[in-house]
This record gives sequence, C-alpha cells and structure tokens, in this order.
Amino acid sequence: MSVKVQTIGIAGAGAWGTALANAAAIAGNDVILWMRSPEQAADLAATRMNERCLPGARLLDRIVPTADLSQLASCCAVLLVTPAQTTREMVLALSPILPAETPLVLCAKGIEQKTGAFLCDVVEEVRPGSSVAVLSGPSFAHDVARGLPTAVTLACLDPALAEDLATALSGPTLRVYHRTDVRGVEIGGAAKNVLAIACGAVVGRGLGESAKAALIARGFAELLRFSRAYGGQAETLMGLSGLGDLVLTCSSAQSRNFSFGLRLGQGMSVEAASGGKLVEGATTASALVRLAKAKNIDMPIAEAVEQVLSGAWTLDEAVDALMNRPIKSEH
Ligand SMILES: NC(=O)C1=CN([C@@H]2O[C@H](COP(=O)(O)OP(=O)(O)OC[C@H]3O[C@@H](n4cnc5c(N)ncnc54)[C@H](O)[C@@H]3O)[C@@H](O)[C@H]2O)C=CC1
Ligand SMILES: O=C(CO)COP(=O)(O)O
Repeated sequence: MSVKVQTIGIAGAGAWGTALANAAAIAGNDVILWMRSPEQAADLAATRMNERCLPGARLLDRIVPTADLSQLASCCAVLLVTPAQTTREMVLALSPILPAETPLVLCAKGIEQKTGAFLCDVVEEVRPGSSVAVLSGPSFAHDVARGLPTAVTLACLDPALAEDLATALSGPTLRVYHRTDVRGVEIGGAAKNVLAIACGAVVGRGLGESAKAALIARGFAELLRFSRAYGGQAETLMGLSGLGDLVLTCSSAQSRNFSFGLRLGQGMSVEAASGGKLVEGATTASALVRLAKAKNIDMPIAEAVEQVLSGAWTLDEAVDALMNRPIKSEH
C-alpha cells in the first residue's frame, strides 16, 4: 500500500510528540497534535509553548493542538507517542476512530510489561491487519526541537509505505531512513533503554571509562543475540535503531534512562532515581529478561539491571556477578 501523507496526526504531546510535531510541520505537513488534557490543549493553542515537556520550543503555526481524539480520523498517518505501557489503551481508543487503512507509526520505545508483547504485536492484536510502522533511532526530543541534525529509521513491512512515511517526515534537520525490518527496529529502541540504565549506573558508581566502553560493547552483543532470536536482522541493529541509539543513550545525561542509572549508581533508591520522569527501560527490563529466558538467550547485563531494579541485588553484587562469570569466547 502507498499513501501520500499530507496531514499527520500525533497522539501524545510530551517531549517527543511535541518535537515530532514540529519536525513533521517543518517537513511540510499539516499536523494535528492530540493530548489528554483539554486545559493543556487550550493552553498550547493559546501560547504555542509546551513549557512542561519541552521548554523553549515554539509550536509551529501549522500544528493544531486538540484534546479531541476524533480529530485524528482525517489524518493520513498517526504517530503514537505516548509511553510504551499505554500503547494498548491508546490503540483501543484509536481503533474505532481511525479508518482501517490509516497507518499507525509507533514512536514509543519499550515492550509491554504485563504480557511481554512487542508493541507491533499489541497493535496487530487490537487492530488486526492494519499497517504499522516503527520510528526509532538516536534522537533526543530537545535536540530535534532545537533543529539540531539527526537521522532515525522508520520500519514498515510494506516497503512503499515505509518510503512514503520516511519521506513525509524527513526535513532539513531530521533525516528518516526506511527499512522493512520492523522487529529489528523495535527491539533496538526497546532494549537500548535497559542497557543505558546499566551504563548510567557504571558511571554513577565511578567505575571508569573503560568499564563504560566494555559495557556498551557487551550490551550491543546482547542486543544482537536477542534480536537474532526474535527475528530481527543483525544489519538493522548495527544501524540507527541499535548501535546509534545505544551509543547516544549510553553517553549522555540528557537521557532519562542513563540519568536514572547514574543516580542508582550514586546510591539513590530505585523509587527516587527516576525524579518523576518517564524511564522506559525500568518498565521494559523485566519483560526483556523474560523474553530472553524463554529462548535461552544469554543477557547478563539486562538481567543484572532487572535484579537491581527488583531489589534482589545491590549494584555491587550486580558488578560482581558480571565480572565473575566463567571465561568464555567473545560472542
Ligand atoms: N524524549 C525523547 O527524547 C524521546 C522519546 N522517545 C519515546 O517516546 C515515548 C514518549 O516519550 P516522551 O514524549 O519523551 O515522554 P513524556 O513524559 O515527555 O511525555 C509522555 C506524554 O504521554 C502522555 N501520557 C501518559 N500516559 C498517557 C495515557 N495513558 N494516555 C494518553 N497520554 C498519556 C503524558 O501526558 C505526556 O504528555 C517514550 O516511549 C520514549 O522512549 C523516543 C525518542 C526520543
Ligand atoms: O530514546 C531516546 C533518544 O533516542 C531518549 O532516551 P531517554 O528516554 O533515555 O531520554
């Protein structure tokens, strides 16, 4: 299927939804930006500023904020940009509103905690047979909103639709590549957040730059193993939604996942370390580890994160466990 995208709908006006709204508008689309709160929609329409989620970024004129979900019905594609764990309820709410052929582009990075389902499979369950795409890659909302350049990947099983959507969203500072390996792209986005927590913890605990680099490399090996077992292509993971996003998220305090790990490393409790912010890796870790165990995939770093988050291990116990594993060949 191929569509010519002219009006883009965005469900979720947090940091990333707002940044993507501006990016889609700069790329030449009209944009309808949906959020839950009518008060916030009215405020955004009046002030054109989303100071709560994306301070300093002015909403472009061709973006219409709304709290009325039915306004998304006329859009050629809808980007879903609410937290990963809200995907099912959002797709359930959107399904009676959107025409069956309207593609949904998943922009959240995570795995459903309760069921261990990949987000694309959640969409397929709720809206069988519909077109689904995944957008992922190294892209801090604040960078994109400031017009700093980056590149991301959009994956859809339908190559023509993938290309149309990527073209529609690409602009002078956001370059959207396309591919058909939906599973690989979604695994890259979901799993890197868990590894970024580990990386932040290593830095927070003062374990040094060498440990950090070793952890990124061994984390990447875990990503590759997991993706291979669940049908993603290794080449995808070596791209933007894999290596690219892993490196970004593991090396910057701008990342909420990294900062959460950093604070854990500095001795803060799991409850306090998020600072009230969305930390997708913390909710995805247990599902990722369950899925890995189900297929006998060795993911010691992800498992260590999960053990620390559940309170089973202290951070030092996790480091000991990782360093005292039997010596093996490097795969
Ligand atoms: N912030 C970033 O730099 C990037 C974020 N992402 C991903 O985008 C997703 C959203 O992240 P952000 O926008 O940064 O988070 P955020 O915390 O800034 O915004 C989340 C938005 O979702 C809304 N929301 C929460 N629960 C909801 C529900 N049940 N129904 C409807 N709306 C709900 C909140 O009101 C808020 O406006 C995450 O999965 C994240 O991993 C992806 C790339 C970059
Ligand atoms: O996914 C992101 C950048 O690509 C944002 O990462 P955080 O959710 O850790 O801030």
